[in-house]
Amino acid sequence: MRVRILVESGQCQPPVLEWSGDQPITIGRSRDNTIVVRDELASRLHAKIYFEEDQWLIRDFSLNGTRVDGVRVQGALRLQDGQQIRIGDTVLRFQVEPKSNLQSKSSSSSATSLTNVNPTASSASDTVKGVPINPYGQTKVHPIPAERTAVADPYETDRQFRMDELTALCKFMQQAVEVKTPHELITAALRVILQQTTARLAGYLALDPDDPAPRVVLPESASVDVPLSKRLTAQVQREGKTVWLLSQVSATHSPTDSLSAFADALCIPLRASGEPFAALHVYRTGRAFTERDVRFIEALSGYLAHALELHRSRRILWAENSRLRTHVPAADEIIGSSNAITQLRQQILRAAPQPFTVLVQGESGSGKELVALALHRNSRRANGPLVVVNCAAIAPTLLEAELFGYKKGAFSGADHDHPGLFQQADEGTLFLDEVGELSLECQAKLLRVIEGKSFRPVGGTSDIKVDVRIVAATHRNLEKEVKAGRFREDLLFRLRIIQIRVPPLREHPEDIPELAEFFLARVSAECRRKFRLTPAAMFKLQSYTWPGNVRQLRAAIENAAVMSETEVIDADAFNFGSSDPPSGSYKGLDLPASLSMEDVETWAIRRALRQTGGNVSHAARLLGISRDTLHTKIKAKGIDRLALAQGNPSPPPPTPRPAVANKAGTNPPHPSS
Ligand SMILES: Nc1ncnc2c1ncn2[C@@H]1O[C@H](COP(=O)(O)OP(=O)(O)OP(=O)(O)O)[C@@H](O)[C@H]1O
Repeated sequence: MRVRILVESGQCQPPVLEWSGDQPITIGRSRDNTIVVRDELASRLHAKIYFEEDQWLIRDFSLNGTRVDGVRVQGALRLQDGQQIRIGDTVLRFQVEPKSNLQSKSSSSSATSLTNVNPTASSASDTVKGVPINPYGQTKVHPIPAERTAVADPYETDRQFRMDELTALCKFMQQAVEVKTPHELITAALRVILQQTTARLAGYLALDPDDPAPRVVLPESASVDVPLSKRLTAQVQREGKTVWLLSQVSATHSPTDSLSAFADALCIPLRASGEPFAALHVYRTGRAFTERDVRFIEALSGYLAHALELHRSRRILWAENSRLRTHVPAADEIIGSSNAITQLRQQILRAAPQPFTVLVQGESGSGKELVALALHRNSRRANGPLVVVNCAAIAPTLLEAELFGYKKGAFSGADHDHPGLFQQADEGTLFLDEVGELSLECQAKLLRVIEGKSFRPVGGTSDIKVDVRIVAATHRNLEKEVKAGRFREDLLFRLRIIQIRVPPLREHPEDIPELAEFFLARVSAECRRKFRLTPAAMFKLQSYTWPGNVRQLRAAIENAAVMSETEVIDADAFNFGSSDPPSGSYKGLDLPASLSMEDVETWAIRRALRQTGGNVSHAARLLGISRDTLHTKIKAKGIDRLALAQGNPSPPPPTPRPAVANKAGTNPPHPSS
């Protein structure tokens, strides 16, 4: 069937093209095209018009799009007689020759189908363009019996999949529901593509920059020998849509090009929403892909992308659910404005985007899990699962099975396959709290996984490889554990590529008011009451050393609020055991010698210095005065800061006359005020 394309507006060469269906018509800015469009909005290869299965189709390859009668072309669209094609400001008219001419024209076209004949070569000035260079020199030809052309309904065949294609798609959808892992899902999809399109190779490539290796390639025998084309992957990433090699007018292979062994190649982006997360490569030998092949692979890819996304969200929800079930949820936010906490936040932001393992060290209750959460949320894995495991809370005999999974029948009670925590955390973060409690056997397995090697579930026969970032935490000194032979040195080196130390609360007491208000607001919301602390209560909280750190502070506030009859919480609501003197008992306790402002001030300064280990900056913040003022007062009062820091306080000297007069508001409130 012959067609004519007329340029109605814009600059094109040639202005009129007459064509038979044996070669595609390419349109674009490149001089290699059948119709060369001089339009700034046109791409080098903008669109292709071709004849396939009894109909003329147009496919868009451009960035700015092609419109047919005002409708943007998505994938392939059937062209009908008289339709208008718009590319930027250029308008073309598509005309099919009358049926009366079909018999004679189609026979002449089949006679010349494999040669690049310009049907209107005689009028060279009008229709001078030849046929584009096909990189393989073997365009598929569709000889069209005249009688079939006349009666077939091409619109129907374009829109509908064939029965065998539908069956293959349905079979894949069924498998997608049944398979357990993304790897199985991808393998099933690639297998269907190979079977249905008789392609030579199909591969799935994750676009995660941390993981540039092909994840799955079928047939497996090719996975080592055939690299997936970096050029096609880059183009798919850039353009975000299917790249079909044969359709690219200027596609030529360099001698080293990984595609040189293939006749045609397709690369399809996989996206569920937003940016593509993977690319599907399908290569074939012998002949080029047909439009139908491309449509089929695109349909299957769309389903695969959504099924993978579902797998991923299910895993994240599962991990989140089990974390919430086994843990008192940590507050999401790291509260505090002290230098210590500001530095901690900066360290987290620097470490989070990196792919390395992080070792978080700090006392119990200081916020290590909160740090792990922040690392995960600020990393590229934020959309993946965060799986939390407290190694100290699981019996050592069960820990290996919990971490690495087990197969049905591996031990008594194993009545089903159980994916381990590593598998659950695939593409996410695994937070190993109390990593110092791992047995030496588990440490060896953990080391292998960190080194990117595979592991074998308990009772399993094959190995599993996962993509997990480890964040480990411990309150132990792991160097000492290494010396004692309880912790592997090589594992320690691997774990502490990035180290983060979480300061105990006594090192940032200036955050106590902010933390206290934060926890009070939370408990108020939960109890639907509006609790507040008296100044004395706040002072008591600030004066305590909090061996259990922020966790203890939170528990103390929650406990005081819940037990309080009124909304006002006073100092006596807090009972800190032996270090908290019962009110009224002063004998032998660290209290001011008298209630004179002078004695209270000396007492407060000594106490602040003792609490902060002699750190003048911290103590000044605690007291609410400047560092210089504190220095002056220490000197004037003859306080031995170093002795206080070492826990050997010299007795308070007799009160000297203050060298500097107290400024209003610089004294701490009296505990009993
Ligand atoms: N800076 C902080 N801001 C807000 N909440 C905090 C902060 N630090 C700790 N917390 C809270 O204290 C509690 C204990 O924190 P977390 O579980 O992170 O400590 P941890 O160091 O992991 O303790 P453990 O070693 O016992 O597991 C949590 O409720 C957490 O929300």
